[in-house]
Amino acid sequence: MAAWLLAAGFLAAGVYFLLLRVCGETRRWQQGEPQLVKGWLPFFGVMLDYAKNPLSFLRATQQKYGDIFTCRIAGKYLTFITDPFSFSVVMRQGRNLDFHEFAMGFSHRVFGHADFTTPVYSESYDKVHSIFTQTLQGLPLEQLSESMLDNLQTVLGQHLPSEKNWKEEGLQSFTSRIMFEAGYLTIFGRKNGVEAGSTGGVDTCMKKAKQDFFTFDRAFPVMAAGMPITLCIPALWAREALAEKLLHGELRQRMSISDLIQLRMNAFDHMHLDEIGKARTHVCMLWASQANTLPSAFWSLYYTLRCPEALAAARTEVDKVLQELDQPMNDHDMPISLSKQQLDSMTVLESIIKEALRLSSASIMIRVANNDFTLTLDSGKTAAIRKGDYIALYPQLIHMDPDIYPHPMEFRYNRFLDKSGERRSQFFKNGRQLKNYLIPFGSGASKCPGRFFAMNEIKQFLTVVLWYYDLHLSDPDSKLLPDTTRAGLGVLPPKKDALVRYRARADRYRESYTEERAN
Ligand code: HEM
Repeated sequence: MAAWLLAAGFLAAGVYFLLLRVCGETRRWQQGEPQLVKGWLPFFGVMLDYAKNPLSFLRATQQKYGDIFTCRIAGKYLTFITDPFSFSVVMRQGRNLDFHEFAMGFSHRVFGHADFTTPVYSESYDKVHSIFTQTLQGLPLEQLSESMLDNLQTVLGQHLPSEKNWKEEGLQSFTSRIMFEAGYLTIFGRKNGVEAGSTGGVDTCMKKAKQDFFTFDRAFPVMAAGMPITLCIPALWAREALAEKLLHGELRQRMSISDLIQLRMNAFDHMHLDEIGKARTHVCMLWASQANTLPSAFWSLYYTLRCPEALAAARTEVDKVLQELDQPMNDHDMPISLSKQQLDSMTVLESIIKEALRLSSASIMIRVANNDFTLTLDSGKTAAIRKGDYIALYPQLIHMDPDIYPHPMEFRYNRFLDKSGERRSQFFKNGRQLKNYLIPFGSGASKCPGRFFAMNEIKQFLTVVLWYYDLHLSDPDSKLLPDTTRAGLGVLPPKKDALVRYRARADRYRESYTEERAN
């Protein structure tokens, strides 16, 4: 035993000193470069301080060194730009700063599909990329959203409780159950000849897919930190189980597949990838379409339920739009349909979702320098950037800035509405209007192509839930916090779940419900 411990000790010391030698102890600050923040840990640099709380770390470093500084984090050099007016300056640097190679390299490593940056694939992959704009905007977006609303109601219909008995469930589990299944069916269609949720078999398949999705997703922070997926065995198995269900042979047996997936299938069939490689690209699409949407839907509903004014305003808007549709107030059996105009008119729900995204999204936008070049910030200050360095923008610095959003930690459902209830899009810092004031979907070349669909599906989710259910938090005073261990990866999930009580909404119950809540 002692011999083993001694050997392990020597090995650890050996690896550590090797890292010291190999991993860039030699970098020195040069004239014109941003302040270099190396931290005291060789190789890891400021990783621990950064990982503990990226927002506090960046704020403190910004106070010390100003709007641009370079941090050593796990052997990499990240230059953070913290001035919101300089965000668009970075986005305009397409020639010097690359997004694609970095994102694709990460995707290849985590999802195990082909490396689409290699010359064999890169030209055809540009065509695959253009499928996003073809299928997630305009008329195809309307069709996709219609399909989502149908699926939401099908899924809700499977478990609709009675009007008299309250059910209790974790809000996160409630949201994920409904949104995961409806989202999956919308993007990948449903099994031929079988209605969604109509048999136990489909239900079990969906539960398994959801379980696999979460097992895989839970490993994301460590994989993003560089851990190979082969060392995260449960995540690897879960990814492969998801891929098996998304083999082209399986997908061809499904009905109502979205144009997004159908066109991607055709494109990948022409690229001569192996079957499992194609399926893994669909796992990647599944993750992109769900990983941020599920927590966003959760926070939107959670904050609405915690804030009586938000709930009242949201219900009024939902009832008004559905009454305009001649949806009888007492007929909750009749399926709802919402046109693009009606979805666009739901400005209260939109403001709630934006405010929930402002409070919960913690993504990082990274670009890699293709060349040595000089970056000129909005203030006119210049910084010499080295080839291979990472440029990083952290939108939470804007989202939580009290100059832009007074009392930034508070949920204010109407923050994104003006006095007449229209969308508000003017936000200021130091008296200057900001272009980038809310960036949960990224910006520039890498901006999320699914953002319009995401906003629609969360609006639809809130609409159907508020229309079909009476619901309230079991403990309305408990305050949930986001899980910051996922900072940098998008919308943060809650640290723990909150119980919600719900039953079918019937207007004759509404009065007693209001009284009950008032007491
Ligand atoms: C609230 C929900 C969502 C949020 C907050 C979100 C956020 C993001 C962010 C931050 C990025 C990276 C942007 C960057 O690095 O600059 C991204 C990329 C992406 N998102 Fe979303 N997303 C959401 C929903 C969706 C949905 C529903 C879909 C698909 C239907 C989707 C598809 C994608 C794809 C394919 C990319 C990669 C784009 C590329 O490679 O150029 N997202 N998303």
